[in-house]
Amino acid sequence: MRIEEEKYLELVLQTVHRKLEEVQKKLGDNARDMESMNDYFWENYTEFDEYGYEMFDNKMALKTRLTQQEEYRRDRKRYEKMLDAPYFGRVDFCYDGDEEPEVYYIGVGNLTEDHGKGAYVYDWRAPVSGLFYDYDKGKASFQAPAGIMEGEITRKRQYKIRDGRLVFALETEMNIDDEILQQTLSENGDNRLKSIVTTIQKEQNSIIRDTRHRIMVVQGCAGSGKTSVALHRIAYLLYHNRESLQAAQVLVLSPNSIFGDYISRILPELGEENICELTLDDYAYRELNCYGEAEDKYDELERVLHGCASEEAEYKQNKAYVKELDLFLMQQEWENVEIGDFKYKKIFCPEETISRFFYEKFCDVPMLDRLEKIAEYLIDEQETIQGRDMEDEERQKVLEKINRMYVTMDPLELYNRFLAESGREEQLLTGDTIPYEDVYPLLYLKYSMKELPKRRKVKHVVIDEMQDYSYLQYRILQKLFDCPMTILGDRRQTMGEKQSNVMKFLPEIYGKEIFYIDMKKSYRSTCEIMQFAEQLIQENSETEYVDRHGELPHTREAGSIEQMYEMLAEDLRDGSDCRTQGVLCLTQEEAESVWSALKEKGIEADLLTKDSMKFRTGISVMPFYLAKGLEFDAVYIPDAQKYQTPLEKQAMYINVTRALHKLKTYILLT
Ligand SMILES: Nc1ncnc2c1ncn2[C@@H]1O[C@H](COP(=O)(O)OP(=O)(O)OP(=O)(O)O)[C@@H](O)[C@H]1O
Repeated sequence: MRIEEEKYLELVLQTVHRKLEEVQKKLGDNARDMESMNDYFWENYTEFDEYGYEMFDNKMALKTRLTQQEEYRRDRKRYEKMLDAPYFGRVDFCYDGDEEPEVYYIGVGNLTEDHGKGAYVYDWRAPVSGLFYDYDKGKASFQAPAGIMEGEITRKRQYKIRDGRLVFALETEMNIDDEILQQTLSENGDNRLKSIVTTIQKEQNSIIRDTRHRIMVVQGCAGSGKTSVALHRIAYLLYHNRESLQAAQVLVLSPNSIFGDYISRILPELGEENICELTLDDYAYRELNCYGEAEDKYDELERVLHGCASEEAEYKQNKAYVKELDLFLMQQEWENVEIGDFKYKKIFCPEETISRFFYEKFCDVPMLDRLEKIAEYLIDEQETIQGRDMEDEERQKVLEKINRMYVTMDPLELYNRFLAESGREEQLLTGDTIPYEDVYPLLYLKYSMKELPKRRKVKHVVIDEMQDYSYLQYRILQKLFDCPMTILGDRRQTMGEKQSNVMKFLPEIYGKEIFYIDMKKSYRSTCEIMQFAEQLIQENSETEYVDRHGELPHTREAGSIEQMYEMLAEDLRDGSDCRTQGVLCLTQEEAESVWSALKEKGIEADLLTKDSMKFRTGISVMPFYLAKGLEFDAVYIPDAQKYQTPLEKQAMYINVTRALHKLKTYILLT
């Protein structure tokens, strides 16, 4: 088998080399053509036809060349990657009615002969590649463009190829051999999340390849591959919808910028461009900065951790508060307008007609856009009578005049009115800082009163850490995006006093379009670490883990804080063979103290704060909430005795489940 496989690898690599040369030549030729087109333009543009046809043709031709150049570059990147490892799997599939099986090699990209029939290598996202992930040997089928193809898998192989050399070829019965998975998982981690194409599991594959459901909600235990799956799903969707979906049209709502940096490698590794990544708090900050400086969720969380959160803060994110706001908004339809006769030069409209327009004809238009709509109607009428268009300046004056019928058009003033009328006078916003508890209510009010520009550019939204978004935030997201969504998270990792189960309210917001999946298998940590994590949560767990073993988690007891830091420094020095080591604390203040103490002991570490943008290899010190979504070869948790309240216990669970191979906790005995 080895000789046969080595021969095939050689053939494939030769083809890749040839393709690389070809594409290199095409890139050069195309660049030269573009240069001459450019020269031609500058030499002749003064003589182009007066209607601009030649100019237009020239521009279009140049644009086509540029797109082509982009495609060639992408191909070059793909071939270069293929020189290292052109494929990782093979399935031999005998179609029903055929005598001989077809052989399919699966890799990170397609490799075809230009006019040949089959391909040397099929992209992992191609329809036929589903066979590799979904089936063991035996009866199987896949969805091809021409319909469902039935048959039998007669052989499956997995390969490890490095630097163009075959390390091993493994005949396997099962869908993905467990040994290869275990070997992949036992490697050291990195400061960037990696692609998992070679070992995608069946349940993960069903999420990646799902195109039927508009709103996909994935609840998955820690380390179940939610983030990986979401990003592979995007790569899959980009591959199959090249014409209608571009990377720039996909938005990931991530918990913080560090996480954004952490996930930035996968898509380029899969041959796709990176997607837009944003935190909802950043978005809210930008939308509200004309009213004051909006706090973010970490400001609120630190208050909770220091025991000084207001009781109302949580209530203000819930359905009951949204109902209060909705009621207030309904009242404002009457209280925020003073309708009278409208007169501007020759335009006249009596009060009763404006009232009728406002409360009947245009009642579906958001309240603060409605008078403008009426003005446009009146302007249209006037233009028809006069038989000419109204000047822009005049038009503006009509709009300004009619808008004076509103008592106020300022959302902040309206929100303050709401606070005052609902008996919350002491919570009025002054315009300096907007407390976190009021950020989203204010945004909700703003978006309920004015038509918001639909983010038409965004065609798919991924929401990671779904449990950390409130009912109110989902209502706002629903107003902002009406595109398909992939929403994922883990209720056990909620950053709140109670676990949040978004499925309690998402069906009410998104209706029947939701498809819910529960992922129960965890891949990140060793069994020993996962068992330790499970003990922290008092509920019956159905979590399964990959059978991978390592050091038992170790709890060390210190008599003084100095001794605890000494132990920590000692363990960090011992762990210097790890690529990433995380010292995870409860609060930012504690992270700063630990970091300073380590610095004094000569340990170089990165201190991460909520404003950090990068996650590097080496030692990182941070509060638990910034470690969400990340992972480290080794995790160290100082002051473990402090994690007592339900929120703190969830924080401990988050910290513990960040560890891939090694976990140490430190208890300070008082
Ligand atoms: N099929 C797989 N093959 C190899 N590695 C995998 C697979 N699935 C997940 N992993 C690995 O498991 C780890 C956890 O994955 P990921 O971060 O996507 O999980 P998660 O569910 O988002 O985790 P959490 O909620 O705890 O942040 C990563 O190192 C990822 O590469």
